[in-house]
Amino acid sequence: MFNKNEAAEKAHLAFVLAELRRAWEETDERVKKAYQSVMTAKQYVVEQSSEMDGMEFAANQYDISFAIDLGERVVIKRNRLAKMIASPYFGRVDFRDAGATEADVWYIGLYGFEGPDGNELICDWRSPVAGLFYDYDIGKAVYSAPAGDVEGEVVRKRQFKIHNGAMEYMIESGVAIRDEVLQKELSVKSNDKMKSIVSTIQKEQNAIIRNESAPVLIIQGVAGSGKTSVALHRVAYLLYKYRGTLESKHIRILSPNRVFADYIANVLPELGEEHIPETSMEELAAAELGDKFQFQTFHEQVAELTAYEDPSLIERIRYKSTATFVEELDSFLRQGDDEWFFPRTITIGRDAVPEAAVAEGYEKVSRLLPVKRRLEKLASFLISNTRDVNGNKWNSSAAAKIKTAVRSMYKYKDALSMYKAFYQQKGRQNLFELKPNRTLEYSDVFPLIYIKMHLEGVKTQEDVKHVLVDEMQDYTPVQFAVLSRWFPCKKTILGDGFQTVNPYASCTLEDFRRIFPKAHIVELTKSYRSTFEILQFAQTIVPNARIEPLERHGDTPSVVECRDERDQLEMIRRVVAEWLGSGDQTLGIVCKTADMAERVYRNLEDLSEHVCLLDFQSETFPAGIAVTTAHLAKGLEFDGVIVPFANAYQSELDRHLLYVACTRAMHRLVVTYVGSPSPFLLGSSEPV
Ligand SMILES: Nc1ncnc2c1ncn2[C@@H]1O[C@H](COP(=O)(O)OP(=O)(O)OP(=O)(O)O)[C@@H](O)[C@H]1O
Repeated sequence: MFNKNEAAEKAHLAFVLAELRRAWEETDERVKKAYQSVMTAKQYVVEQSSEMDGMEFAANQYDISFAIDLGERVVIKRNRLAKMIASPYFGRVDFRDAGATEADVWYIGLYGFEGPDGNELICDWRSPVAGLFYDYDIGKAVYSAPAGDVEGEVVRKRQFKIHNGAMEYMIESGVAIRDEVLQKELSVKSNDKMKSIVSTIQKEQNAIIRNESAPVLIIQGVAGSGKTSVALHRVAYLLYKYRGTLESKHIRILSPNRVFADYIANVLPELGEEHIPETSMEELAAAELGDKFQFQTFHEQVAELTAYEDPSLIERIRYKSTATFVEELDSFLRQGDDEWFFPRTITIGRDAVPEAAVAEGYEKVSRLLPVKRRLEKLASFLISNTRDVNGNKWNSSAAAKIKTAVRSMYKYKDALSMYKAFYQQKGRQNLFELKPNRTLEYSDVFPLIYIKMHLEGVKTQEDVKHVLVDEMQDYTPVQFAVLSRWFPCKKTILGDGFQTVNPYASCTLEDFRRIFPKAHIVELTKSYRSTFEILQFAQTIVPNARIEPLERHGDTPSVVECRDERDQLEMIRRVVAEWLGSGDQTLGIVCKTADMAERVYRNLEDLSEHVCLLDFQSETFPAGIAVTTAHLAKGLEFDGVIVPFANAYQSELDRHLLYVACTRAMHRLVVTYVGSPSPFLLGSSEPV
């Protein structure tokens, strides 16, 4: 079918919709039948259960759950068809194979759909041919099909906005995903959750989504460049491409906190995929350390620094935040392999295992094994290869004594004493401090786990085949080293060095190159979230010459001086009251500290039921007005943002927090302060 104009496209849309409705009706019938068969089977069990033996009962239960599974799948299909009836496709690309006279026409949508004759009426956005839509303008093009590369020419591209089954607009497009459509999408008010971007994925984003070769893909992208969106679309793409071997349960998302996890939770279901299990570094660390240790969380560390930038705390954090630190740990552990095992003769009554046999056995055991496993192997080796004075094999009590003796020959019994020894050896005991109640500082949690892995081995998560790590700038090299051992699978790691909430503990690109020498590193420099004016304002706080703002204009951010705190809180109330009538969905009031957020919240809570305080105990990202901290707001976005107490941002750490706060705004930004504003708002590059 070859449509030349809007009328023809409308006719084509009517045809596709009729096919979709027919498919929906068929599927609806199947849902009804599936429901009926489950009910009949259940009724049969209820009525006949007294007559059934155990086997028969179990067989019937199995049949019921099988019928339910089947029914659920048909319901999913019906829901998908309903979505397609509302918006079946968003793009069209006409591609003429090299040597062919006529072009094939492909319509691209969220899901694929075949007509009754097996014709592909809509292609899934992840299909090979759909790549043409994102990657090429009119002219020569190539796409990778399962049978190999297909060369040819894109002869036409169109973009559509179809809403509730009606075509809102159609754009004849020569340029890959025209700015016009993108602008329309970006100027839409946010809702409370992140949404999919399938219809306007940009070429450089598509390359990341479809990258299948990178064992580790590192995405360094400026604020609002779509890193999180792209990474989630990449997951959906991989699930599509490797269907049958890769399922959502094989993927893990490492989220910085629960609110963020909730914020992104809708994207994959919207793309037709199941929810992906999420976890966090703290959750993984707690599972590894069990109840032996308490530890400070990342947000507690940042809160501690935000309250007072203790130079000795900063020194401790900084020291443990480089790739060199991991290398030093490695060489300490390697050195220990030679120096911490003290062989001696094992005496068992009149019998003995000579020191030389113990030393020889230790040399034979592989150094690649964790220490505890090595000692077990050594003990087994000695038990099998040595004899008592009569030449007899060791009995079980002697064997147990050999095991205990071998264990006692190793200098360190636990990871903590080994870790402390690391600092002693360097003469830098000041770099390790336990908090009250034997609580570890956050910067010690992962070095300690790294050493524990050397001592006890790694609990590898073999079932996980791909890990997605967001906000990479907040992880240190030793965290990545630990993460790679837990998850020795492919990884997508994304973040922005400019948005670190703890500049003393983050990873540089150079660190990444050292930790993941085979990683592909890609950069996203176009920023989509904020208006040109907001981005320009944020650039005075943390200048980044690589940011390319989009030409989407809005109000200039306002910086409002207030007489005192009372005046400032009143000012915020006025802005919020005005916002309540604006039709915007989300407003973020992003403060430097939790205490400031609490004060603002108390002053607003009577204003509307839609005001809520977001803290590290919060589980969900709400629509309405969220009062929170910059640390927690990381990764989120709001139609409008108010940044109160802008006088409080003074240090280097504060500069990054202020930048994060301001770059959360899509359309509007208001900054308030009392006294003198932060030096960073004046474009000063130096903290005072
Ligand atoms: N190709 C695109 N089409 C439409 N919207 C896009 C596109 N790329 C990004 N966006 C939008 O830009 C905003 C920012 O995206 P996202 O949160 O994924 O960026 P990010 O780089 O992770 O941001 P940050 O690091 O600042 O938290 C979102 O509203 C997203 O929908």
